[in-house]
Amino acid sequence: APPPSPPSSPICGSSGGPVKESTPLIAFLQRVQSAALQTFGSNSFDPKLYVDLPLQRALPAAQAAFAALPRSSRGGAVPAADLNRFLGDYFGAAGSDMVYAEPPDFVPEPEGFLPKVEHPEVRAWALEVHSLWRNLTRRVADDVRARPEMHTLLPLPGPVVVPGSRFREVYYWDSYWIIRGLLVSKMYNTAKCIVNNLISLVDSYGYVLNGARAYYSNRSQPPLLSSMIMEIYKKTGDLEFVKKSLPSLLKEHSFWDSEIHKLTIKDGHGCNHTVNRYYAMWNKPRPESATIDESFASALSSSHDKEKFYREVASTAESGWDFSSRWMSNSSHLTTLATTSIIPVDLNVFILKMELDIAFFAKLVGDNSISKTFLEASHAREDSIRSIFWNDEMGQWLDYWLKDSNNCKDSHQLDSGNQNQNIFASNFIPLWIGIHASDHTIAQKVMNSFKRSGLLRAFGIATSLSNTRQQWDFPNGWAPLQHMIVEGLAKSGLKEARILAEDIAERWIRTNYVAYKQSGVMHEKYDVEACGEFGGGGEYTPQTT
Ligand SMILES: OC[C@H]1O[C@H](O[C@H]2O[C@H](CO)[C@@H](O)[C@H](O)[C@H]2O)[C@H](O)[C@@H](O)[C@@H]1O
Repeated sequence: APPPSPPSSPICGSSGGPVKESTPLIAFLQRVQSAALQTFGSNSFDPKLYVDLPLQRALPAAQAAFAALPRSSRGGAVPAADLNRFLGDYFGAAGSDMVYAEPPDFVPEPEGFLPKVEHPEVRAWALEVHSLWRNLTRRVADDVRARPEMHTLLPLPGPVVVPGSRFREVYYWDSYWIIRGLLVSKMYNTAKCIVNNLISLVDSYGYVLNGARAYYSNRSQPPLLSSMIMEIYKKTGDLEFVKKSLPSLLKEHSFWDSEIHKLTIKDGHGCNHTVNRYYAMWNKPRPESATIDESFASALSSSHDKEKFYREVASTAESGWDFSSRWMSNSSHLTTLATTSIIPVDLNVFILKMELDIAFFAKLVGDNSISKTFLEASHAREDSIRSIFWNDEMGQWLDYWLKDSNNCKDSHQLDSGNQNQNIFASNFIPLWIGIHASDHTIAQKVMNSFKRSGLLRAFGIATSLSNTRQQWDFPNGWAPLQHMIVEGLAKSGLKEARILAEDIAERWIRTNYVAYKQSGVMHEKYDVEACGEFGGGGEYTPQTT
């Protein structure tokens, strides 16, 4: 089914809204990026590489040398030898400002590691994967702290774990699953260090950035900080850690619960429901992908339309699902992204989880008043999730599209026709926090709906049913989505759902194992139709660890 149409008239929420200031270094690196594309061509070109380059000489000197480079008469392209010499003279290698750090709590085989995994080959593989922590743990080089203006990398206080390959910095929502893995590896201190780094971002910016780079400061990512702290607390019982983290969680909650991210939908009974959306503070090309964004925007005629498109692109990056037909009114055209007009199921579930976690932590540290406030907020949000997203006929929770002509209005009228009935893995994310668990009829309905949805394939859960060549679409499967649905099914209280959860986990692990045996690496996404095949599509080469 086509998704509901987004508003057709200009919407202030997309063309207007806040825009974060950029830095002179980012602006300059973007010009270098553009020259590099013209010089080296688009084959294997990764625009992110250029905005990750650390300066080695002062910016004015680098700018003067860049301006003096010979250029072709058609402008832009520089002879490759000259550009390479310039890059070598003025910059360090991308990633050289993030240095390897030996995680102090790493041991080759932790005591009590995966006690149920007995098969010798599978166990050997699990230990190899465990040893990847040593390659992925990094800290910022001293120069980043000493001369921050020379780096787009942000000076974090402690060691972090990076996703790997082109992702040379810490990422927000990735860190939740990294921490789940670290806890399995009994690396509790490294897990706490990651949280402390993210908290330092909340202290400086008021929210956790998409990633720890200056060019990611205009947006966040799916808010899972409280979930990280909860998992660490469950394993360590460290109350002091919870106490120190709580003020940052409150600060993060107010970031999501204010202005751009929040709006109200009034239902047929006159009840107001507060819901949240992704909304970046940016209306220009993303620096890490500027050449790509500009090329898409060239199909748009007015500067207003371009700015609107750029805000939609950055807001989609905030969702973590960049990119997917989920956010597009026409799945063949990226320029139809309408993320700021969509109220996403998963974001609202993550914020509900944040509220429940804060209520729990506040009670733990003896602040009953905060606990009560957040418990009440969580009840209201549960009610909103039921009213806005739940579709009883389908047995799924569906994204809600704002169709009014003005998506920055404070209040909108509920219209059930605005639910997007297309099937995405996100329609089942409420399972993860057990929304359904107290009601077996709902649990059964959701499980049946999931089994019929077409998402479950031979080697895992597909992200959607549309093959658009976007990376968050069919046939790609992503580990976070497998994990949340498997964990949700397992705790639904139904025996059949538990068996299904084990079956899905097995399908996923099998393809991960076969791919690892074939390629020697773990992949960020897999093709859920073919055993051992990694995923594709999207704007960058598939990444490995
Ligand atoms: O460089 C393009 C985009 O890359 C990131 O997104 C993808 O990788 C992230 C790190 O693993 C992951 O969190 C995200 O879900 C992926 O889609 C980045 O987060 C984007 O902001 C960036 O524009």
